[in-house]
Amino acid sequence: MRKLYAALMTSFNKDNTINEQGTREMIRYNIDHNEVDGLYVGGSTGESFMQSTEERELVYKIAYEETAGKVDLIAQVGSVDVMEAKKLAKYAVDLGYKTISAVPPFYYHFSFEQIKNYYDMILEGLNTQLIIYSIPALSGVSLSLDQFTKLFDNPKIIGVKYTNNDFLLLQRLRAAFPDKVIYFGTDEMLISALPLGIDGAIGSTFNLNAKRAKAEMAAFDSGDIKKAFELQNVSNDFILDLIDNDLYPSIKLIFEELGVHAGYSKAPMSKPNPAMASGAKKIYETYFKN
Ligand SMILES: CC(=O)N[C@@H]([C@@H](O)[C@H](O)[C@H](O)CO)[C@@H](O)CC(=O)C(=O)O
Repeated sequence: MRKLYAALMTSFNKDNTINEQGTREMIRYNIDHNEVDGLYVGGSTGESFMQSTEERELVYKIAYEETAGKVDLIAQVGSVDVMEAKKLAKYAVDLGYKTISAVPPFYYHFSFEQIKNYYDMILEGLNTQLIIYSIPALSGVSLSLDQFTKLFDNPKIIGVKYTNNDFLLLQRLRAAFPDKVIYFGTDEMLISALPLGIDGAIGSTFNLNAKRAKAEMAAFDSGDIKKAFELQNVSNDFILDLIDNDLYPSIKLIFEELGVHAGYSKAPMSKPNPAMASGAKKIYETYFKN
């Protein structure tokens, strides 16, 4: 069975501090309404690279408490500061997270040996499993098949969250590593990744669109390819509307329409202006209001 994870958002107050209650409400919506298989905590969608170490720890704690074992959890601990990544990894594992994930170190154009050393350092002394977070468009770090092979030599590295539109590399990875976990991360291209044998998907838009994405995976797996394409087509209308309206703040505005107090994004992400608010309301009315 393929799995669907929502990439958890963080709710912020207007003053850019974390809104604990709003974050809890989004977690609850994902469990109770979306019925996701799990949450990816502390990734891009969580606006985590703009948070302090303490804030990132607080979000892991909120997610761990609020889910209370009902869904899988993956804590993204990557940081350009390896000591912060180690601290976050230990914190998450001590809390009870079974799986961590880490974006490669970014900004300085590190060599592959340095990247491998970073993963070894994060995992050193920890009894856990790790999923590489590969998102070259944002991190600037592209890993080749040969480099994935070297990282996967470490049995604690169990797979990759693959937010990359290189489908040849995805196919090569699947063929070479049938036992590693591959979660796909470009929601609008899910349909193209399904035939390549992904184990599931992790994404921002599943915070609102999980049911349609799950139906698409089920249709595809039962051989109803036409239905799967139709569902992806509606999803893509929705996702492209969201992107046009400013992705993360708009997901939060739509959550608000649904009665979930998702709050704001953190500066320098935008706070809603009237045009964005009315755009989000229109998206809500088009895709969610019966
Ligand atoms: C940069 C970004 O937000 N990528 C999303 C996608 O879900 C993306 O938002 C979606 O496909 C719309 O483009 C995920 O791959 C990221 C993600 O899961 C995370 O780390 O939060």
